[in-house]
Amino acid sequence: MKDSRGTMVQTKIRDSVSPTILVSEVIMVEERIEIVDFFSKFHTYKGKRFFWKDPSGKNMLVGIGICEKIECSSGESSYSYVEKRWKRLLENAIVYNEFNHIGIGPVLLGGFSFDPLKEKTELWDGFSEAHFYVPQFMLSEIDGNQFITTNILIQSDKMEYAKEALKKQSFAFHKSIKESTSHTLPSIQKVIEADREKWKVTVDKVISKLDDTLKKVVLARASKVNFTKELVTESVLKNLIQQQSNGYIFALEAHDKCFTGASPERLVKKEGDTVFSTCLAGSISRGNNKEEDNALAEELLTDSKNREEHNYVVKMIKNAMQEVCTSVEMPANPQIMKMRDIQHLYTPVSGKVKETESLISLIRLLHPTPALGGFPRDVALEVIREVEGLDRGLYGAPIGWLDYEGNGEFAVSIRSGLLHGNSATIFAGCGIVADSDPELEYIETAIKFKPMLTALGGK
Ligand SMILES: C=C(O[C@@H]1C=C(C(=O)O)C=C[C@H]1O)C(=O)O
Repeated sequence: MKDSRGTMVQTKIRDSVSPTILVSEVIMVEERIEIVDFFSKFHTYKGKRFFWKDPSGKNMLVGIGICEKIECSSGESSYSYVEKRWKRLLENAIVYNEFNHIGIGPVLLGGFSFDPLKEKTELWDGFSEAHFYVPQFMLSEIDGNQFITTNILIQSDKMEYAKEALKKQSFAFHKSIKESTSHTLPSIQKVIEADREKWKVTVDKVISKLDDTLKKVVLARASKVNFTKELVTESVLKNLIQQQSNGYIFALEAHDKCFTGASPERLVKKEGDTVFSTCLAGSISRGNNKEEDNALAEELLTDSKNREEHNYVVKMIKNAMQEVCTSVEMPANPQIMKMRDIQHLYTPVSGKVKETESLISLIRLLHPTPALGGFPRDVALEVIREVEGLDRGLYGAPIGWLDYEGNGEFAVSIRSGLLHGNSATIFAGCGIVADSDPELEYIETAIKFKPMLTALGGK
């Protein structure tokens, strides 16, 4: 691995452990590439593509093809497994990178499932508990600059051919860039919602379980949207980008499925020793005009039930951050975050993290926050496992990227759906506290379906 930017240092190769070596090369793009177009042009790589855009639009990544998979299906140990495999892969890696930016060179793309202990259904077949890979080819747009990274694995005794192999692969990718055909969304045939009354009974059941210890449980539901023809990832992605411009837009394909969405929620971002997280909980609809919208925001800011839901998240994230940071900053009161279809109570958090912490250790510490699990975490998760009747898979879970220098960002994958053939399964949840009204919670989840439903051509 290189010792500082641009200077190559190859550490001792341990053939017995790792007979292949990751070689990565970064070049700057001179002629600007439209990032979604780039994703679409590689439609022959369907099942092996990844898309990421952060809310600022300053960090965008498109991964194409799979150079090395890091997947784990054994539940609880998946974080340490990914950490170990990633570390081992990087130990001997050779990186040709003369640019001083995050999100270029070898980058791990993917996500973890919501709850490794929840019983699995075939809905998420094809996705692992920890589902990560290093792409063969990646376009990064960072602060307006574009870079292409090419990654290859090469046998340790063939290192003299590394440069040539990189060139070959990069050439092959340039050749396989196809015209991006314009895909239109097929029409929606039917939306199949979970039984309203049955779901409300489950909300009541959760409320009855709340007590002096268990304060909040986040309950989710899914809807199935059937189409007249097969769905194409890029057409949904284009709508999400257009309609949810201030969200995290993500797409993770696996085999013939794609998990995609537009989340307002950051789990954690790490840049050097600076870390950021977000407390996001408490929701209200958008108004029909500015006045109504602001009145609703004011109502949300002063509503005790929503403030309570929000405070559990603040409490947990604050404690977790204080554990691993030398300093933590967060405002004393929540602000309003306005998304296209909904507004939320929002408290940003930042801190200086201790050297011993990695992005993966921070994910492990924070996920799931009480915004998606409940408070306290373990008891809430047990209740979700028992009553929810839904395989969340990667919904509500960490999704994002991690570069070879430890920088990266993970969002909480809400406002999302799983595309498969002619149908999409979309997910939405809400925090249940003692004061919750099942009918209002149902309506809240219906609003939270909107970003995906609209991107799918529905209402
Ligand atoms: C669970 C979801 O959203 C979460 C729950 C919220 C709430 O209960 O008010 C608000 C934002 C998210 O943290 C979802 O959108 O599916």
